[in-house]
Amino acid sequence: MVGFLQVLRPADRDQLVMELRATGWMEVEDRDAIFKELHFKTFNQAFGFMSRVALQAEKMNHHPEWINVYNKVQITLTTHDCGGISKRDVKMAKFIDKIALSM
Ligand SMILES: C[C@H](O)[C@H](O)[C@H]1CNC2=NC(N)=NC(=O)C2=N1
Repeated sequence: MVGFLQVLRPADRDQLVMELRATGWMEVEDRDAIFKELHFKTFNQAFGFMSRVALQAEKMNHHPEWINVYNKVQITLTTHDCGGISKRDVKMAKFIDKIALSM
C-alpha cells in the first residue's frame, strides 16, 4: 500500500494528474506540484470558497499555497513533508473542484 504521505508512483501520478487536467489543473514546471486558477463573480464568493477550503485544510492537516486577488484565486498543491504530489493533494484538488462548483 502506498501511504498518504508518499509521493505517488509515476504510473499512478500520470493517471491522476491526467484526470485532474480535465478539470483545469496543470502541472507546475519547476516542481512536483499542481496548479489551478479559479475565477468567481465577486470577492465575497472567492473568500467564501477559501473559507470552506481552509476548514477542510485544517481537518486534513494539508494546506494549499494560494494567492487571492479580488475574485481570482490561484492555488498550488504539493505535499511539503514528502517533497511532491501525494494522495492528499489529489483528495484536496477534488474537494476544491467540488466546492468551486457549489459556489
Ligand atoms: C507539521 C504539520 O503537520 C505539517 O507540516 C503539515 C501541515 N500542512 C501541510 N500542508 C501541505 N500542503 N503539505 C504538508 O506536507 C503539510 N504538512
